[in-house]
Parts: sequence; C-alpha cells; structure tokens
Amino acid sequence: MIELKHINKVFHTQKGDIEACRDVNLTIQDGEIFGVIGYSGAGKSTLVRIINQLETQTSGEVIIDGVDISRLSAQDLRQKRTKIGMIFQHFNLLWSRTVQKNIELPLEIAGVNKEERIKKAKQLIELVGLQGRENAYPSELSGGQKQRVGIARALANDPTILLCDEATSALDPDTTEQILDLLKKINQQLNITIVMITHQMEVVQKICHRIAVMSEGTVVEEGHVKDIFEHPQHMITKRFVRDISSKVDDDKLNADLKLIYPDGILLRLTFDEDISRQPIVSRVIKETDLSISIVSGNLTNTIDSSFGVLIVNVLGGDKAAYDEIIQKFKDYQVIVEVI
Ligand SMILES: Nc1ncnc2c1ncn2[C@@H]1O[C@H](COP(=O)(O)OP(=O)(O)OP(=O)(O)O)[C@@H](O)[C@H]1O
Repeated sequence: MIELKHINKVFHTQKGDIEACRDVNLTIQDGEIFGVIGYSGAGKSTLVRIINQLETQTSGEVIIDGVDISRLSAQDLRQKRTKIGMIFQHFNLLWSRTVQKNIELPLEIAGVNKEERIKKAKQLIELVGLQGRENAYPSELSGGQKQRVGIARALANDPTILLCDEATSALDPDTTEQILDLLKKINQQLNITIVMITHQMEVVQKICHRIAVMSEGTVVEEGHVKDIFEHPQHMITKRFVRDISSKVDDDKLNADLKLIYPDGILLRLTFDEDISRQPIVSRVIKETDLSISIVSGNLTNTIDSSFGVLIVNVLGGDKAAYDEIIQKFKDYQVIVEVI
C-alpha cells in the first residue's frame, strides 16, 4: 500500500517559490491501477517522483508497505527503489544498447549474473511481446515497441509498484490502446500496483480503478472512475469528463438543444452499469401516451463497468404527465435531469 500523507513540495526558483504539491493525501491499495489526472503544471510528475523519492518532499510522509521511505538510509532507499519500476513518456532508453541489453541494465546494476540476466530478459521480452526484436536498437523500433522495452526494463527487478509518467502521451491512439492492454495484463498477471500519471481522460477511463484529479498542486477530487464519470464535482473534473463524453452536459449545448427542441421537455437520463443494457426507454414508452424521441446518446465503458447518458425529448403532455414520466424513469433507477 502507498500512503501519501500531507505531502508538500516547494521549488525555490529565481522567480519565486512554486508550490508544486500542497497537502496531498492519497492512499493507493495493493494491486490497484490508480490514475492521477490533471492539466499541465498541476503537480502530477512531481507527486509521482516523490513516490520513488527521485524528488524529496518539502514536508509530509511517503509510506510504502508501512515504511516511511523518506527516512530510509541511502542504501535502504536504493534497495526499496528496485521494487518501484518507472516508465516515461519519452521512454528514456539507452540508444547505444540493444533491446536485450536495455532490459538487462537494471539487473547488471543489481549485480545479477549473466546467465540469470539473459533468462530474465527473455521472460520479459516474451511478456511484453517483443520476441524477435532482442538485437534491435531503440532507433529501429516504433514508439509502441520502445515503450514495451521501457516496461520490460521497469519490471526487471520484480517490482511491486510501477509508476507510469505520461507513458502513452507520445503514442498514437491505436498504440496507446495496445500499451494500456499490456499494462492491464501486467497488473492482473503480476499483481503489480500501477500509478498512472496522465492528462488523458481516455487513459484513466480504460485502465484505472480509482483516480485523483489534481489542480494547482492539490487533489481536488478522488474516487472510483465510474463515480467520477457519473458525478464529477469539481470544475476541472467536469471539464475532463465533458471532453470525453461528447459534451452532453455542456451548458451551451443544453441551450442550443432547447432552441432546436422548443416543445415539451428535454431530459438527460444517466444509466448506471446495472441498468444500461436494459430496454428501459422502450418499457417507459409502452407505459405512456407521451411521445419520446432520442436526441443524443453516449455509452461510456470503464475498466469494470459501463454507463450511459441519453438525452430525450418528451412531447404531448402537461406538467403532471411530464412529472409522471420522470417518476417512471426514476422508478427504473435512472438519474433524471430536466434540461
Ligand atoms: N525542478 C523544478 N524546479 C522548479 N519548478 C519545477 C520543477 N519541477 C516542476 N516544477 C514546477 O512545479 C509545477 C508542477 O510541475 P509538474 O511537472 O509536477 O506538473 P505536471 O502536472 O506533471 O505537468 P506536466 O505534465 O506539464 O509536467 C509547475 O509549475 C512546474 O513548473
């Protein structure tokens, strides 16, 4: 388990002090894929670098499996760090070394003998799907392949934690998808806790169990991905969610819809994971004389659930009839908002 307690980080620069992290408190459970999302400058990279002490916090505690790692001796910290792998946006590979030799590097540093290194590298190459590319140099690889090398190298010392700093930001959407699938496989097969730093909501949506949203050094919102998508609270979170869910909750869009559909009422229906696949709309249509037309729809899939948002125009009734149909949707556990 990773516990961050009251983490503050101040950078003293010529232009003044920068508070990169302000009283950050997070608990990340073993085996979890935890996302930290925020716009540029929010403090995400600083926070993730504090987890493996590449950066030391100004105050606060970093407790991993019950041990405050900022209090460890240099030697104990080095040892602990071997159990925290890290991958980067620009891969950070050694260009003069082959795939095989890049992956072997952490093992060389750890003093593992040649035979063991070769054996371990072979296993990792298979795990990340790079068979046949052992002797290639990084310059001969695609972005996705380079990141696979980065992942294999990060796993060389059998870490329990993998930190990913914008690991897919330099990749195209298809390659991003493949790398996320690989990370998911690693999380499940090896039970490694993954901390993903990203500014891409698609990334947290596809892979994370829980997320923290950062803005100006603080965690402004935290929770399960599904809850955050369904009920974003903070303005920044709403912006991230809106970016991905086809802007269905945008005020301007709502105003535009009212112009296009001036009659009746417009309802925004949010379907939970348990009910999103049920034919609720057709059931409600059968139970009413009102006419219901679908204006727009969107189904979002997260790692362990899916939920839908549907905007419908209801026509042909009076206030009492509209109240009744709203109640019918609510009876089916649908969240109803009148636009
Ligand atoms: N070594 C440093 N010296 C001075 N200021 C720094 C340093 N590292 C980060 N900062 C500042 O701290 C703040 C948070 O930066 P950080 O890189 O952690 O944010 P981020 O959310 O990861 O954004 P990005 O994705 O752009 O890196 C920024 O204002 C940044 O300029």
